[in-house]
Amino acid sequence: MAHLAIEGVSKLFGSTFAVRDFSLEVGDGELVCLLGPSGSGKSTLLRMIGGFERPSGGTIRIDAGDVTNLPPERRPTGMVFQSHALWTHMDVFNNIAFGLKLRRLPKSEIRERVENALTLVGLGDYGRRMTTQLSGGQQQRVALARSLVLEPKILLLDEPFASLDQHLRERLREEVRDIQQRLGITTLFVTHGQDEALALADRIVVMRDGCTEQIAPPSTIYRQPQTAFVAGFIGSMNFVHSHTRNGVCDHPLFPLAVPVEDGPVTLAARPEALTIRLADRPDAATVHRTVDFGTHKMVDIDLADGSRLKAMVAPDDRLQAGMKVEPSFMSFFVFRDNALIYQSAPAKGGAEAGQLLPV
Ligand SMILES: Nc1ncnc2c1ncn2[C@@H]1O[C@H](COP(=O)(O)OP(=O)(O)OP(=O)(O)O)[C@@H](O)[C@H]1O
Repeated sequence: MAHLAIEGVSKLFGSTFAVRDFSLEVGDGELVCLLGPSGSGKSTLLRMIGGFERPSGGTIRIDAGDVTNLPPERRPTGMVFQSHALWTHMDVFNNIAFGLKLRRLPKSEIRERVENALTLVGLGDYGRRMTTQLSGGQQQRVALARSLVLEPKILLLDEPFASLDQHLRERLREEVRDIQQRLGITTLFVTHGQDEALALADRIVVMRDGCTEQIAPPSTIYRQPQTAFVAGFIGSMNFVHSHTRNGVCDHPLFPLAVPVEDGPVTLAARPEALTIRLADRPDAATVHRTVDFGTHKMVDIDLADGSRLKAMVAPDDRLQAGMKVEPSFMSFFVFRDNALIYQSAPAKGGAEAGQLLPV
């Protein structure tokens, strides 16, 4: 078990910041997901923690020790990459044993630790297989075992399942979560898949352009996004651009009371926070399409101004394409210049109703 502290870490490539003044503390046994679009600096940050990239500034500590300038082999970290880079001329056992042999451990201990690692990743009988005879998922399990066998204090996973199909990815991430919890190993997991982050993480760090947008548990990220970027990046979100005057939105469909200073605002509401009434006004919105997902229906609604909203309704709902409707928001967020400035009653749990947030 270990504690990781990243303090004001930056990485410059030429004159461009890949990571800028980044700080994060990860507690003993915690699993934190780094989530963000391509190029937001997730891999660079992970590589700096693993020692594969040198920070341009800042400090990285593991427990009491400053590891900022240590090479990878002198850090108590284990890294699993997207491309697993297993040795094809060795069987599974020897791939996993390699790092232990470098440490000149006794043969009997190596055997025991490799066998334990194989059992841990569900490959107990695969020791003598060549790695070329394994499926993609099995190869990633071997890569994970190869890291775990060295008993790192911190496990670093860089999109380890990105090349696998959806079904396998879901299964493996559950296995990783189980293993991580069983071992209580402090873990950082890089992904650009929001589902992966929501399913795995104790906390999510949403990154954008090398900076932190928000650090919070998954449910907080979903229910109380602090920026419009986070609101749009995690889950599905409807955005409506408007103005407030005297505490009211001047959008014809959403004349909501919003106690903020006059000015431009972006209203945002989740599909499940929309209610829809049938309307016969010609300037009402129109149902464009409904898609039945079994557990719920998604309804695309075209507004008179050409924008489109998504609403989630019950599977037995009778809405059909072409119907005239009036959508309204049961709960919503208000952003100005990317920052959350007001949140109405939340969809479920979360902040207090009608909470005015500091700008
Ligand atoms: N070795 C390098 N030399 C120059 N620029 C680099 C280097 N590595 C990364 N970058 C740049 O740093 C920025 C962050 O890259 P990084 O790979 O960390 O992002 P990421 O969030 O992991 O993206 P992805 O999800 O696509 O892997 C990008 O603009 C990238 O082009």
